[in-house]
Amino acid sequence: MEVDPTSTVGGGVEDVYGEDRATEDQLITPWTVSVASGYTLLRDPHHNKGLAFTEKERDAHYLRGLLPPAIATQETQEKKLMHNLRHYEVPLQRYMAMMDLQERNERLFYKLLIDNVEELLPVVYTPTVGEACQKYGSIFRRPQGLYISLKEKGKILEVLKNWPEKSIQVIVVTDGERILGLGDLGCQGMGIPVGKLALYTALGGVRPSACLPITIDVGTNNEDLLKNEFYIGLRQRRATGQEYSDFLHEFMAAVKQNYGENVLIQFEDFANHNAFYLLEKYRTTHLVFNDDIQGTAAVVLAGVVAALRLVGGTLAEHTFLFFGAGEAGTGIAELIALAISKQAKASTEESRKKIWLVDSKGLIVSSRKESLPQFKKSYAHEHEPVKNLLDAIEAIKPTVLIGSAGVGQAFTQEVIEAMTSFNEKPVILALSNPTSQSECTAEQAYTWSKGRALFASGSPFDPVEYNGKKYVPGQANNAYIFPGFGLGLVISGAIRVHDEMLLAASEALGHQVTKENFEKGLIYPPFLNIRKISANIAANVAAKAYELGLASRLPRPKDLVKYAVSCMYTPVYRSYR
Ligand SMILES: NC(=O)C1=CN([C@@H]2O[C@H](COP(=O)(O)OP(=O)(O)OC[C@H]3O[C@@H](n4cnc5c(N)ncnc54)[C@H](OP(=O)(O)O)[C@@H]3O)[C@@H](O)[C@H]2O)C=CC1
Ligand SMILES: CC(=O)C(=O)O
Ligand SMILES: [Mg+2]
Repeated sequence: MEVDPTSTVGGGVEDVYGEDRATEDQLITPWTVSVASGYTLLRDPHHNKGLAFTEKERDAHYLRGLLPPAIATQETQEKKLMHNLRHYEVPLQRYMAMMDLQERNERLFYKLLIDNVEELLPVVYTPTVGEACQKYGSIFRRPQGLYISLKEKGKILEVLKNWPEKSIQVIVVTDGERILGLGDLGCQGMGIPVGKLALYTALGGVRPSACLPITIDVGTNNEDLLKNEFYIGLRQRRATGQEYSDFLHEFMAAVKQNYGENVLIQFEDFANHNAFYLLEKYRTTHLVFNDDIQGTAAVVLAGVVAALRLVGGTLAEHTFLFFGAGEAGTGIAELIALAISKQAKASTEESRKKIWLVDSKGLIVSSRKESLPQFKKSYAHEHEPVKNLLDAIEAIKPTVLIGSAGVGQAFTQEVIEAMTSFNEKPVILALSNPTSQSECTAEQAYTWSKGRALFASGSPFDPVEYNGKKYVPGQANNAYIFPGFGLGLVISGAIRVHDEMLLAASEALGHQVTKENFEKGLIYPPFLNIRKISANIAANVAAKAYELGLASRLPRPKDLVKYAVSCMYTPVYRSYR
């Protein structure tokens, strides 16, 4: 099989296989670069088409006899696989079937995911990916990303060179210490970078060969895993302090040396004691993005702004209370404060006064300031101590309540009723993942608020019928943002992430909520249109990168939405000569 190395998108994402071309008339694979044929071709997930190889291709590529005689189109294959998937009753079986498919036939995997996004997102992503990580040791078959453990100290650059793809554009990396709301899963956190990058491709159109999932293994403090005979990671407690930070520094330097200035490093599911300082330390030297802090902030700001179109009032006229003051909570708080300060032409300090946070010790107030970590300090407002969420609600009287503590069922009936007692339309977001950690279910939110809550959650819930009316909950998940955000950085060749780009992404998402969505109670557009949404986010982010002088891909394309679309990977099979 031969591939034309010149088949790249003009000025766009470099790609020797021409995979990022969106137009289907370019789907003939041309000459020059030889890749596998015969038996090896069938076992190469990037090029395998299974029964879709034509008679001519079977002759030309030594496939005769290696396949049964029938020829099936990609559509027929998709139909069969969806039929099979729907027969599995256990979500983890669906997850495993999807992972098997990804390793067998990549294009078919992405075609399924793109065409059936609302049905399959909960399979490859939250909530099922959470269970998969918990059981990763038992279900592990083949590595899907790079494992960089303390054993590789001093050799990280060599390890990166072992990865078969050289032209990497996006890395998602975790150290497994805060996997969703499930805690420290050590090396088994690998399911998260793998899942996030599958969404980069399916939702954001970044070609699969440009995506690299990485797990940094510095040990785990999860006693159950340390004792588990099937655990796949280092059997030691977590390295901390200087040892941890030196190891991470070696990693960051090696990535830049190997892939250059433009590779995006997305930090995912690090514990907050590392996440904030890593972002701060590397944001001026690398293209880094923390999805939990920054991506979540952009998605929640978009949802809140959309909700206010129904509730009324400006951001500055509302009062926000967070249950959970970690990465997600303070990340969102900071972006909301930035948005208020821009809208109301106020200082960020002044804007923060509209925002209150509750952590495991109660309301964050000034008397606690000394003992607070840096990321909470600016929210230690003057107030007497308050111990629990319900009392904080009574004291602060928020109009918007946001759950990000990873504590399932924390929004009790009393909590929702309290919010409803002084708000005509309380905005309630239960962000924690997976479903088991959600602060409340959609049904509870609508029932306890008597249908008045504007509700969205981190993991999906089915529509709810209450008093004869159907309510459709939105999914407030950073999956709306990071794929398009990353695409925007890639297509503009951005060299740094700036907070203004987060606002640009958030605004683009907010603009995609339609009147029809609002009528159903939705404050987010459905995932059905996610590729269009991602293209718009990418265009807005890229535009901001050009405006700020942070884009390196010149000249700037005139129509950035069109350009973003033209760069997006499509999973249609190509014809082999
Ligand atoms: N929907 C989405 O897109 C996203 C959802 N999330 C979800 O949000 C959750 C939190 O993530 P993240 O912010 O990164 O985690 P962190 O560990 O950074 O923060 C958790 C926060 O919750 C607080 N907390 C824990 N237990 C309690 C309790 N019993 N009562 C009150 N507060 C408590 C902690 O308090 P203390 O500081 O005192 O320890 C901390 O402030 C996870 O479930 C995650 O899945 C995260 C990112 C995106
Ligand atoms: C969605 C996500 O990033 C999280 O729950 O951590
Ligand atoms: Mg995360």
